[in-house]
Amino acid sequence: MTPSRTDPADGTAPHASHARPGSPRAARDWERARSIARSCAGQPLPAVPRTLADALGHALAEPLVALTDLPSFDTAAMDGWAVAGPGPWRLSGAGVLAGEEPGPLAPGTAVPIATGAPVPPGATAVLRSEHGAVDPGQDLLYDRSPGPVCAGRDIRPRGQECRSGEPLLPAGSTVTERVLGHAAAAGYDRLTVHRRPSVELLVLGDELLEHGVPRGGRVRDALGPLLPPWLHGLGAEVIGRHRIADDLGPLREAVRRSPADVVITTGSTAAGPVDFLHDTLRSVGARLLVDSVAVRPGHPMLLAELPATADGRARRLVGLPGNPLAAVAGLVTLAEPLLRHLGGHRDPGPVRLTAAAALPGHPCDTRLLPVFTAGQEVTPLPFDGPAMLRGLALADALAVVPPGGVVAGATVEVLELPGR
Ligand SMILES: Nc1nc2c(c(=O)[nH]1)N[C@H]1C(S)=C(S)[C@@H](COP(=O)(O)OP(=O)(O)OC[C@H]3O[C@@H](n4cnc5c(N)ncnc54)[C@H](O)[C@@H]3O)O[C@H]1N2
Ligand code: MOO
Repeated sequence: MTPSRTDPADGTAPHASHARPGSPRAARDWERARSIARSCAGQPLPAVPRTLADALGHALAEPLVALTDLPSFDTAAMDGWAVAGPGPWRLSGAGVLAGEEPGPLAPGTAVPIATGAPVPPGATAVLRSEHGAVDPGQDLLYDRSPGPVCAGRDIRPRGQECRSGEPLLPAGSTVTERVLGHAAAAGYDRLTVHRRPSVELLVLGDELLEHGVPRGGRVRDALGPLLPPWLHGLGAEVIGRHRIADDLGPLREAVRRSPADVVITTGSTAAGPVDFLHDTLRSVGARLLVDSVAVRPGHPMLLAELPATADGRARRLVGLPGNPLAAVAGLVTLAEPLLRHLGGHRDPGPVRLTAAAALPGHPCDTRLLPVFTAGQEVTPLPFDGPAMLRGLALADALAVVPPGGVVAGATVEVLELPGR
């Protein structure tokens, strides 16, 4: 099959300024391109069991439901004494530590207790160690606290946080470090999560250096180091990263043979003398879903459906432009929605902040502008050219600037960057 030259998804009219040289294709509206990337994922990848340690970064395939009441017993919230009824109290017993199961406490008595220990049956409150005074004979405890020790004071009652069976987190939640802690506290050893989408990264460009200072007309490969950790943070499993020579044969073989759910290429999206991506897609029988997006930088980005694997697994390809900031634009526009949807992650919805200063726009395309945020405000950063990473390295978000720009004080959508 040859890459489609008509618009398979919505029939948007061609727009000459965005078409590749010699191509009648229209650039996609930015929002529409993202929605195609999301919907082309179809169903999220299948659910798999994972130990807690291996579940980090996956999305929950089922709601997280409490396996127990939390806390699962009435718990001392402070070091001191468990007391039964009003004081003074006669001291009884050696004390209760966390992890023990105490016997009952008779009315009018008290027992030393440590934070986290189960409160003895019959205890009505915990008196903090700094609020109690024991008489010199060591058997009567007096209350010296500022107010009366009302029932339940400094006891965390069973089920205060949740009841057994109560839903804690919905399916689609990303398993963060915080979720791992919560799941362990709620009694989980394993979680049912969606499989991570596998990604193979193909870095194109014979001019790229992997070490040292740029020299001899060549540049350092900035995307080889930038993309794998970013993709991992999006929930992908990066199964390979390869440099591919600027030649049709090696690129075609690498794309044809890749077992990854998503192949990501960098460079070669335009129509230069050694830009072989479109020819490659045509020759492997790919179907272009997005071929150019009305966004700056990054407009030559593309998304294609590749022929399935021998065992019938769907494969997609995201072509990121070679200019590094343009590649990041392609990553957040096409790769992120595709990978998040394949991995079963819930869409958190747009974040909107206020422009502290005017955000310059492109006359007719969306612009993705590196910004830094302070409170509810965003400020644009300099060095935002397509070949530059200086502004991005300082940024904590990309502002989605509509055509024509945004005036100071107006709201603007932002895409939060990893590591902010
Ligand atoms: N006649 C036209 N030429 C170009 C157009 C156009 O519409 N008409 N679009 C320009 C835009 S916009 C972009 S973006 C680039 C996209 O080019 P490619 O995706 O084909 O990328 P390359 O040509 O391979 O490289 C472009 C540029 O980026 C540097 N590069 C590539 N890979 C890396 C990397 N991993 N790390 C750092 N830098 C990289 C490469 O050396 C080039 O300087 O096309 C424009 N041309
Ligand atoms: O879209 Mo290109 O990204 O401006 O250099």
